[in-house]
Amino acid sequence: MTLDKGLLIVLSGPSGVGKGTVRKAVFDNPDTDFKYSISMTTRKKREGEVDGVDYFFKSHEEFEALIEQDKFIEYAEYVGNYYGTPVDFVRETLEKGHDVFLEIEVEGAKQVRDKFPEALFIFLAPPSIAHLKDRLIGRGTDSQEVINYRIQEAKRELELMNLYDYVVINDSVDEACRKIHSIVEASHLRRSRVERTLRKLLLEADN
Ligand SMILES: Nc1nc2c(ncn2[C@@H]2O[C@H](COP(=O)(O)OP(=O)(O)O)[C@@H](O)[C@H]2O)c(=O)[nH]1
Ligand SMILES: Nc1ncnc2c1ncn2[C@@H]1O[C@H](COP(=O)(O)OP(=O)(O)O)[C@@H](O)[C@H]1O
Repeated sequence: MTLDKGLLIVLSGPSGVGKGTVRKAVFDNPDTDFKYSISMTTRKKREGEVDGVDYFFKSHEEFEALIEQDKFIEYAEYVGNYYGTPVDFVRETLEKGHDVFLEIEVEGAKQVRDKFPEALFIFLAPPSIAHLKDRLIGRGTDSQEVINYRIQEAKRELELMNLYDYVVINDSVDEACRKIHSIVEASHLRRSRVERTLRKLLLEADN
């Protein structure tokens, strides 16, 4: 029985689709009661970022030592840096009955599926490739060459969409947040219906 445990929610999708933006909006909503799992990364801290709030910033050596100690649910190399989800926080928080939210790229999400098949997988998709291109250009963090590379990669990443439980189109950020909240609510309802039915049938089988 898992009802007393929290739900693991995984938001993923191609680079530039708006995962970070949507995640921030989800957590800006005071009604959100999921716990955000702060990732570890070897990338340099950007201006305004705070260690332990945006990420736990680690050196390459520290990160590799943590990999050796099996301290990640998943980790991936992304644009030359490591990113990973710390296992202890996620397990402890789920055990306490809280929902945990991960915002990670697609390779990492694949690894989570193997370890937490019962997790809820939400794929954030762009309204169109033209939107994706515009967002990558608009973000202003990548050269034209890197943007072209990311668009090529996005095709491969989009093909993974059918492995997810739900697809949310990131047209408006507010609408995407609302959809994520309703998906989580529906998943809780489904989970409690399944568990109640199972409990009833098992009790009957024992008598
Ligand atoms: N696999 C994995 N990906 C992560 C994790 N944390 C963040 N990411 C992803 O890493 C990518 C780069 O993140 P970041 O460096 O913050 O840059 P930006 O989101 O592209 O501005 C994004 O696609 C994040 O979703 C993690 O713990 N594991
Ligand atoms: N729904 C949206 N409409 C318009 N622009 C968006 C939307 N969502 C995100 N963006 C913009 O797209 C760019 C990429 O978003 P970001 O959150 O960095 O993507 P990701 O984390 O998936 O790489 C940012 O400049 C962001 O402001």
